[in-house]
Amino acid sequence: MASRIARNIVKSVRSRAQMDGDGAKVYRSIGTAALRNLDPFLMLDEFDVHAPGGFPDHPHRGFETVTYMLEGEFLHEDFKGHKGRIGPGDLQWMSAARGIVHTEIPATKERAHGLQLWVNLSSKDKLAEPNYQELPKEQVAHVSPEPGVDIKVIAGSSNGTDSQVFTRTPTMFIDVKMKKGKHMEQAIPPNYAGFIYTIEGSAKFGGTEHLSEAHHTLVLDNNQGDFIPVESVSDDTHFVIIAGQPINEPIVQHGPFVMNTQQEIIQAVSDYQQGRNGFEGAPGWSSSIQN
Ligand SMILES: Nc1ccc(F)c(C(=O)c2c[nH]c3ncc(Cl)cc23)c1F
Ligand SMILES: [Fe+3]
Repeated sequence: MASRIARNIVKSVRSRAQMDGDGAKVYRSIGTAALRNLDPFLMLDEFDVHAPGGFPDHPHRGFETVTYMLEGEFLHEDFKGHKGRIGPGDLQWMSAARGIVHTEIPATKERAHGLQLWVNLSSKDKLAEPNYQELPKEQVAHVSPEPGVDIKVIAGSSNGTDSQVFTRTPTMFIDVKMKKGKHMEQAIPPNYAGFIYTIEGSAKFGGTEHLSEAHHTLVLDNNQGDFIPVESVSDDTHFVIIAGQPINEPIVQHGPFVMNTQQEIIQAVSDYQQGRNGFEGAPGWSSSIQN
């Protein structure tokens, strides 16, 4: 059996709160100048928003948005009438692909707190039909390797438990809560790039036992290692580990449009404005949900 090598941490970045959308506070992990595109990931936001704020009518093309609610509830509605609610622990894996226009807003006056990850799509998938995988909390796989270690398997596998989510761009995504002084390990496929984002508490990660605290991102060494060891340092430690197979294609991004060439971006903006090639119905559409 090949020897197991712990992944090390090569970079640590603290996110500062910033405003985005309509009055929404976000801690941006991936997607800032310090952490531009960790292929295949384009953005990770920890959002914290109260009505009437939110993310009103906006488009997406060329990638997937993964919305995982930690506290509170969101309502969402798209330009083809697909609508619903995302409550605590629920997951929406939306493959926007050729085009989605939607609204994402808090459902109540209470705080809506969660994560949104943007996963890039390879050129062969960028103009596919949009697709939703929507899992209520009860259908999100979970495993507790020992008391005081609770893992939600949002995508991929962890400690012998598999998510049911299909990932066009191979991705693993786990949400972990640990009591103080507990240990866990997460297998990371050797060719995956990845990172850890800490939501609350502190823990030591990797072969070099790198300490992370709330709103910190730790980038994994890409070159070697097939697992991440973790030791929690505080009670109520809460973090996510996200890793995926790099796509290794050019990235040209214009806000919510992510393609491979400037010409494809010009085409995306034109299609959105003209209502063509997947954006049929977009011109003049506005969401009916309000908060
Ligand atoms: N400025 C800008 C431009 C384009 C966008 F798509 C968005 C946007 O919708 C979001 C960006 N972070 C998010 N976190 C959570 C949720 Cl539910 C949505 C977003 C945005 F804010
Ligand atoms: Fe969106």
